[in-house]
Amino acid sequence: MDKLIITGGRRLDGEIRISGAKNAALPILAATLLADEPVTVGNLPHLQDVTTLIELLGRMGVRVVIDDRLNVEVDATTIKELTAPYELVKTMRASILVLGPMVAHFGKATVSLPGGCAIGSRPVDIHLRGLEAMGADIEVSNGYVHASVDGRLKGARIVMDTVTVTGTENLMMAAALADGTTVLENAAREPEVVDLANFINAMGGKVKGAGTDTITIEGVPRMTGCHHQVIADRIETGTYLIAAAITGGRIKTKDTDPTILDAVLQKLREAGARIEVGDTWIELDMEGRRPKAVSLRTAPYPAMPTDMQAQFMALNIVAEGTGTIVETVFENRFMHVQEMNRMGADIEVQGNTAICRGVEQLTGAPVMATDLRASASLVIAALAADGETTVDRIYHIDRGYECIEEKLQSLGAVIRRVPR
Ligand SMILES: CC(=O)N[C@H]1[C@@H](OP(=O)(O)OP(=O)(O)OC[C@H]2O[C@@H](n3ccc(=O)[nH]c3=O)[C@H](O)[C@@H]2O)O[C@H](CO)[C@@H](O)[C@@H]1O
Ligand SMILES: C=C(OP(=O)(O)O)C(=O)O
Repeated sequence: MDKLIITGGRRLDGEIRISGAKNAALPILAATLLADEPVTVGNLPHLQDVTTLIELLGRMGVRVVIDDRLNVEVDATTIKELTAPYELVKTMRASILVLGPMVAHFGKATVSLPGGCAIGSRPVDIHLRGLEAMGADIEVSNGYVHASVDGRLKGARIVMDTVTVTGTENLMMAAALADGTTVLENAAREPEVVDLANFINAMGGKVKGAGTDTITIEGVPRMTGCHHQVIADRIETGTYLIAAAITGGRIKTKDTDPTILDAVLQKLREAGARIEVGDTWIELDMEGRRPKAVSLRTAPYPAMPTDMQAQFMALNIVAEGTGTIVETVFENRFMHVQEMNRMGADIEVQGNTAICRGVEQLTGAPVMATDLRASASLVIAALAADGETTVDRIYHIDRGYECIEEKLQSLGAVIRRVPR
């Protein structure tokens, strides 16, 4: 497995381009299965998860053509195999997103259950109950979900128990080709849900209310070709802003969208950063100062994203003062704590709360990446540590960060990848 070796102590300074959002690209690629004509998707990030989803579509017989600018053309009409096998689903939980569109368009789908993962149990019961409410027969056996419907799915009113991002997305895609109108109550409001709705509408779908907690989907008989550009990755943006803040540095993130980062920018201002925004850029300047610790609580959008929790912890451990972080979305998303403490951090965990007392200086150490955002948090903590940090198992990072070492190097960080 590749490793990243980081020598801390450099103040970041410079500009980077933000990539397309992983968590928008994956549902949009799954939604290409709804169309009766080829569709093209642009601004896809060059990430392992995107490659895995394209591989999954390819395995199912879907024709996928990628051009040299990473625009992907997908033609779902060539599909032969209505199965998403375990060996692909296990490396990427978003594979469950092919379930809704496949059963809606082709009347049948067999998709491996994703199972648990490092950050928590990640159930899909809400996805399955919603599909049943739309008339699908669901059977779970031997680790697979077998879904089928006679004729078409039927519109339904579905109240989701918990706010779930992929659950909302799966049901929105299924409803797009159903007979009649579906109302999703307690829907996720994430910008990636809105981007998916815009894509469905560009294919001729009729989705209203995405971005609010009630989404209404009027089913249409068929979907047509279109071109869609994926939105910017707000989590990648937030990660680089914190990386610069941790080092007392300055950064301009370009091709991003400040309007979907309110909770993150507010906390960074509280941490003492000077932040300016334009239509498509965010500039952060710490002017050489040490950040102040911040307290936060993760929750569904528009509150603080759980996907930014580990990176804010990296900020708190080098900050002035004590910050308390409460994780309310996933039950086991503190695995970076032990690794950070090995770098000299002072973090105490009590249930779903981490009390972070900032220290003057972290020290480099060999650490292990356990999940995607935990890996990113260790890399950015290492930028502020004295000496060398080796982050092992960085395949997690390659699932979600395009060219992380090149982007950090361009900002002045000393970081290199050591291949296996
Ligand atoms: C591909 C993608 O976009 N992944 C994102 C998505 O994951 P994902 O969609 O897996 O996360 P959910 O939003 O579904 O999970 C939210 C909560 O709902 C619970 N739950 C979910 C579904 C279900 O059927 N039953 C149930 O109980 C989960 O255990 C969790 O506690 O949103 C998460 C929260 O923003 C992000 O960390 C992930 O990056
Ligand atoms: C947890 C994440 O991804 P996934 O849902 O693909 O595991 C993430 O993007 O932080």
